[in-house]
Amino acid sequence: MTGSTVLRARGLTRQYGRDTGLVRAVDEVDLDVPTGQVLAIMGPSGCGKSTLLHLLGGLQRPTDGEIWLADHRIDTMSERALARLRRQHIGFVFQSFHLMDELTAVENVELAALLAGQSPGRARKRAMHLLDRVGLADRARHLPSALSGGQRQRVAVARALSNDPLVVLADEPTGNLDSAATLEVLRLFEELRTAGQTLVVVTHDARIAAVADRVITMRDGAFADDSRLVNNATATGTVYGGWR
Ligand SMILES: Nc1ncnc2c1ncn2[C@@H]1O[C@H](COP(=O)(O)OP(=O)(O)OP(=O)(O)O)[C@@H](O)[C@H]1O
Repeated sequence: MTGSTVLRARGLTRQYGRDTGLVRAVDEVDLDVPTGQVLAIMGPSGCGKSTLLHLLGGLQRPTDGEIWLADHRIDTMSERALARLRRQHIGFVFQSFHLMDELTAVENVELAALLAGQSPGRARKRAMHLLDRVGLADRARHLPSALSGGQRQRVAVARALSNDPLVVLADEPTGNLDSAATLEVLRLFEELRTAGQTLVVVTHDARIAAVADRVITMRDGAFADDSRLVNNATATGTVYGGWR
């Protein structure tokens, strides 16, 4: 279920440090992510996965290169415009959830919808709808501290969807979860994929990668491998078809 390019990078480069201690965390990367694609980015620790994801989401600035989200060129955008674009068009999921501890599950999702510019009535309705979609309608009024890790991450996914994002960017979303909770998130990602949600996920977990349409393996800041699944994968059930 892929179409036009929603995320595009050209010559994307991010250096850290200066002179002698220079690290090219992302090194002249070109990337096109079509609408509806689920892309997994893998590779050894320190190869540049998180830095790439942060650049794509406008959380960090590149040293060089261009990034486009749909028609928006983000590498040259002002901080203010970039913050608005993130709120309105990108969903983020982080390893450590980043939920607001003092807000209930529904309030966490609702706040993101409000910040994206939705009216209070619509934001509450959408938050409830999304919590239902991630199977947590009955936990809507619980604080994050009263939820399991898997449930917290599902709230975080609901929050990431609150602005009906062009793309969801997930950084090690199962990194803090046990096997059962990982499975909950996997099922959710499979549903997102079926729904045509564009998703870029950095992961060390081969089960997450098996849900993806495409797996890029990075090494030393560059793409060492870029493979697409021929048939649909369902990591929680069906055996998938193979690679091309
Ligand atoms: N703020 C920083 N300052 C200096 N170097 C950094 C900084 N952030 C990352 N790096 C370096 O950039 C390289 C890529 O780091 P990055 O976190 O993107 O890798 P990663 O593949 O996501 O690693 P991991 O799987 O361990 O999270 C590494 O060599 C890292 O040490």
